[in-house]
Amino acid sequence: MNALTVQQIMSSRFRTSANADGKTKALMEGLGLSTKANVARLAIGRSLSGGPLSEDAVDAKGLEIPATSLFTQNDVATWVGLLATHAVMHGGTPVDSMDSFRAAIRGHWHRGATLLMNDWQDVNEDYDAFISMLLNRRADLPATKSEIHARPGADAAPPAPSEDISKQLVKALGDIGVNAEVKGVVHGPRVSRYRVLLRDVNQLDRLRKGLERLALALNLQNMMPTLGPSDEARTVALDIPRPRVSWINAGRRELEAALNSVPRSESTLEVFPGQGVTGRVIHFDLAAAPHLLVGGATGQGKSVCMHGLIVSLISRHSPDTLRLCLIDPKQVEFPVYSGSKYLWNDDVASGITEARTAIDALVVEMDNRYAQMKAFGVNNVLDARRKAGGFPFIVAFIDELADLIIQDRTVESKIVRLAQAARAAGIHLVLATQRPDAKTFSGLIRSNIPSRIALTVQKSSESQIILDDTGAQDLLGRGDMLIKRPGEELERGHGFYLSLMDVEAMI
Ligand SMILES: Nc1ncnc2c1ncn2[C@@H]1O[C@H](COP(=O)(O)OP(=O)(O)OP(=O)(O)O)[C@@H](O)[C@H]1O
Repeated sequence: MNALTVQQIMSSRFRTSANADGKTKALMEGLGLSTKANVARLAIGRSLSGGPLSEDAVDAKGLEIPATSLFTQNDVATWVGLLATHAVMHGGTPVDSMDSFRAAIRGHWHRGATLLMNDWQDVNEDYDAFISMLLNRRADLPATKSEIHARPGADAAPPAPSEDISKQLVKALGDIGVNAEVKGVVHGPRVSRYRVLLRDVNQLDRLRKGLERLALALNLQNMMPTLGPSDEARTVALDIPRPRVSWINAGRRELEAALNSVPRSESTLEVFPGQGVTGRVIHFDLAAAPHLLVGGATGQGKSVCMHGLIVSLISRHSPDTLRLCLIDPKQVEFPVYSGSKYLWNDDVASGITEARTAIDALVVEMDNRYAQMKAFGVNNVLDARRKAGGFPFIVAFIDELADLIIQDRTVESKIVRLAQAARAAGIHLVLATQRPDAKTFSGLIRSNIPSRIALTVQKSSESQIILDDTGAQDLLGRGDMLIKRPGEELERGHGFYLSLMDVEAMI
């Protein structure tokens, strides 16, 4: 090992960043492990399965631990080999000296602790599910994750044979009286899509009515298969949810790749809510939407979804072309953006009174813009921007609109006015609610907000309010969503998962 000897390593001490040190301690306690070194080893291993380390400096402010608790005489050479190989494969700093070895440990431990913490939270801090997830991820890595995410625009990821249940499916279909053949399968992030050839078209009705019994026959627990069209005769696409341990959640890295895969434009408001069933990136222009309603029961991923939309917008615009009007009646959703230079009127509108004032200000801004546009002889914001400069898009994210409307019914008519007329003035609305009901989301609001994202809801009637269709009651939670856009088929997606730390880093 030339400058790096086993003896030198084993007599040293190692540390990571203060942030990763905190997470290591929290994981140690959560997992019931006896030392931080146990978590550090897991974290380094977890990070080694990823791509290049970020070039951002990692502070060395965590508490030191001795090498003898991190490595043994027998395995230290393996660790050096793994770190050195990772550096070579991903163009990192060569691991050939004590300093570079220390830096590699620090960096991988730092990144791995965040990844492990996300995994831990993703399984709701359930020990068994966490362990299965780690094992499963190891088994799946080469076959699925890299394939799906390396090609975010790809239509399909290659099948992972271990997850193929074609044979059980044919049998279960037989059990419900449907005679069919499986012609192919695509394993997406959470759901596997089977192409099923029906013996004759009359089987379709039987299959549609038998989905609940099919779920039972396949032991899908409380998850529901869904049926969609396919482009071949007599063939349907049957989406079968997989157990949570084999989900491949897409996070910041995948969102960044998605953002980079679509050319930047300051005349659109491209948003990237997630990946489709087969792993394809879903994105659309919010300016054309032109307003969006995001609804779902509490804890199903609404906040994460909103952050994903905001980050998508910020990453593709400067404050000259985009301002955010963040309205946060409950004062919990948007503090992370306070101080951002993208804020319209320089602040998050927190609390009910400020929320009302902000909505009034949006109406005034819309009217002013119309007057100015008339004076310039233009009828849309992009022409006004070209002619006179200024006129950034304003995207208003209004959290818990239902609470606002209940407290003040006049809010409803202002929202309807904005929804009807604000688009040409470059003002777009994203309304969020965890209580979709007909009283607060009247037909008038809904008919003026044609685009919708439904996260999991409890009842089909709530799905009906958000989407004008059922289906969201059968979603899988954790950012699973149905997306409805004017003139498009309802599309299922799985949201990008961003922690608040990711959001902070990205903005
Ligand atoms: N896209 C996602 N992928 C994986 N897990 C997710 C995703 N979105 C959310 N989750 C998980 O669900 C949890 C709850 O998400 P979130 O805070 O967004 O819910 P919410 O609907 O906003 O809840 P509330 O209404 O109570 O604020 C997250 O902490 C995370 O563990």
